Amino acid sequence: MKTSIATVSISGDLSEKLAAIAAAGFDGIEIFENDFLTFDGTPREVGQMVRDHGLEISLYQPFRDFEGMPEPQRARAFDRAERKFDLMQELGAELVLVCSNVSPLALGGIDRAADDFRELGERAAKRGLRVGFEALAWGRHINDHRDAWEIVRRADHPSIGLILDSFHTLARKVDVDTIRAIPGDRIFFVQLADAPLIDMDLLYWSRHFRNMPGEGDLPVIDFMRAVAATGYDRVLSLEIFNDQFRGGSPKLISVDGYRSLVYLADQVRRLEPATAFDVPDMPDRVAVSGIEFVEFAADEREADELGTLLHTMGFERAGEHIHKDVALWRQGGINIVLNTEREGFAHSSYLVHGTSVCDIGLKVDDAAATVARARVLGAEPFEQAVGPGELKIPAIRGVGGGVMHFIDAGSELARVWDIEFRAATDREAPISCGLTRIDHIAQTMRYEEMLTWLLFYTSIFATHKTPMVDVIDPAGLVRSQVIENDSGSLRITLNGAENRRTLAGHFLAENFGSAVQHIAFATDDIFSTAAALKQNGFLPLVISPNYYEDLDARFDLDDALMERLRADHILYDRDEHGEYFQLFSRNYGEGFFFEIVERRSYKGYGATNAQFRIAAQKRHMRPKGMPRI
Ligand SMILES: O=C(O)c1ccc(O)c(O)c1
Ligand SMILES: [Mg+2]
Repeated sequence: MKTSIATVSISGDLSEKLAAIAAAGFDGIEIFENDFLTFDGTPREVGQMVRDHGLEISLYQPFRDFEGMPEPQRARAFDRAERKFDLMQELGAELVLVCSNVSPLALGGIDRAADDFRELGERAAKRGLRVGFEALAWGRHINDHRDAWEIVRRADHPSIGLILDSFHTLARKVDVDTIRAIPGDRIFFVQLADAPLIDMDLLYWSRHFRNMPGEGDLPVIDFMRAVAATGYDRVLSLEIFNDQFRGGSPKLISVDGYRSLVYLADQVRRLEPATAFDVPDMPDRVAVSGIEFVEFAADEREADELGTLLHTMGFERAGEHIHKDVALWRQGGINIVLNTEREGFAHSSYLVHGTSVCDIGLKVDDAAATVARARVLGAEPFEQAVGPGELKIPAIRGVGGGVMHFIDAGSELARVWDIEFRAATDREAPISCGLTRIDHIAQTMRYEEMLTWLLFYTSIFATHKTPMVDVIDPAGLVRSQVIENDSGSLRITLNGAENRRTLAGHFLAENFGSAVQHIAFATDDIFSTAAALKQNGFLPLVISPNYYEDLDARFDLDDALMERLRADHILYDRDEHGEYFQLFSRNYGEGFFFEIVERRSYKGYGATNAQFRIAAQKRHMRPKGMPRI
C-alpha cells in the first residue's frame, strides 16, 4: 500500500506543499492541474522537484468533460487529451484521472462512453500511460461509481480502469457493498475524503467542506472495507477540498492527513484481516480508565493563589515532591499537581503561557503500548531527564505543545505518588467538598485547529466524538465538540474560538496558544458540595436572576429546588437520560475556571447553559473601576 495526497489538499505554493507532504511521510502526490499551471517551472523541472523530495507523482488530475461528446467537441477532447499525455510524460506521471462529464453538451449512453474510453485507452497505451475514470457526484450522466464501472468494464481495455472517491460514493449514499464485486486490479486508484453531514448542494459540499477520514461523519471505514475486499493494494490517496486547510499550515495539515490514513488503514485491517494493505503494526486504540492527574506550571505567587482557590474547593495539600518544587493537591480521586520548578518542561511552558495546565496524566492499561501507538500515528514522544529516585513515565506531546503522561496499573507507575512524593502538612485541611473525580477537561483552541485535536484524541484513544454544538458568547460563536469514551472515564471538550473577543478567544490570546480553559470536578451531591464550599470561603460565579426565571419557565421545577439553585448559583439542565447540575468558580487569570457538576444519568455538558456562564464571567472580568456584581 502506498500513501498519497492531492496537492489541492493543503496550503502554499507547489514547493512548500511538497516539502510538507514529504516530511509527513507520504509516498506520493496527486498533482492537481492548477498547482502545476500556476507554478513557474517546466514540467520536467516539476517532475524532478517532486522526485527530489522522495515523492512520486501517483496521479495527474483532473481531465474534464471527455466522454460522450458530439463532434466537433469529441475530436477536440481527444486533442486535449494528447496534449495532457505529452505533459504527463514530461512530468513523469503515468496515471491520469478523467472525471465524469458535466457539460450540457454531453450525450448519454454507456456504450458511447465506453467507446470513447476504449479509444483513449489505445492512445494512452501507445505512450505507456493509463487512464482512470471517476464518477463525480454531480456528473451530467455519470454520477455513480456503478455506472463508471460499467463503462470501464465495457471499454475493456487494459489501460482504462476505475477511480473510486469515497466522497462521491458516500455523498450520494450509494451502497458501498457494490464495490466488493469489482475486480481489484480494475481499480486504478482510490481517493479518500470524509465530510461533516451538511445538507447542501453536492458540488459546493465537496469543494469546500471535505475533511480527513475520521474528521467528518461519512462512513469512510465501510467504504474502505469494501475496497479492501476487492484485493486492491495500490495507492490510498487523500483528496481534500477544504477552505480551512487551504489557508492552514501545510505542515500540520499534512501530518493530520498522514495520521488519518494510517488510522483508517489500521481500523480496516482489524475489521478485514484479509486486506492486502500493509499497515504499520501498532497496538489497538487505547482504553483510558481515568484521569490520573492534571499538572499546572506556575510561579510561586500564582501557585499560592491557585492553592488557595483549590483549598476553598476542599482540596488538601497532600504531598510534596522529594526533590522538586512540586506540590500535590488532592481530593477524592483527583490529583492536581502545581509545579513551580525553575527548570524543565513545566518551567518552559510557564515562560511561554504563564500559569496554565502543562501536563495531563491518563490511566491506561499499558503505558508503553500507548506511546507505541501514538508514535506510529505521528505523535512526538516526550522525554526529560529523570532525577534520582524518580520514575520514568511514558509520555508524548499533545497537539498544542502540552504533554500527556500515561500511568498503568501493571508497573510501579501506579505508585508514583508514594514513590516521588512525601506527605505535606503545612496547611490546615479544608472541609471536604465531596469532589470525587474529574468529570471533564475543556481545552480551548482556534476553531481551525479543532479537527487536528479531534483526530489526535480519537485515533490514539478508544473514544468517540459527539456532534458539534454552538456556544453563544456575546462577542461571537464558540464551537464545542466532545471526545469521550463509553464509560465516561475520559471526557474532553474541545472549544474552538473564532475571534479574540469571545471569552475563549481572549483566553487563547492571553495564554499564547491553546490550553486547558476549565476543569470540571464531579460530586455526588451538588447541594452538600455548595454548602461545604461556602464554609471554606469559596466564591461562586454569580448567575443572573433572569436565568432562573427562564429555567423555571422551561422546566417547571418545584419551588424548593428552584430556591436552592438560585441561592447557590447552580445551573440546571435535563436531557432524555437525566438531570445535570453545574456551578462555577470565578475566573482565575484571563479566563481559566473550575466547574463542579453532578450528573444524574445526564449525558451532555450543559451547552445551553454556557451562554449564561460566559455572560456572568464577562461581567466579573470588567476592567478595573467598573462595578462588579
Ligand atoms: O470538484 C471537482 O471538480 C473534482 C475534480 C476532481 C476530483 O477527483 C474530484 O473528486 C472532484
Ligand atoms: Mg476525486
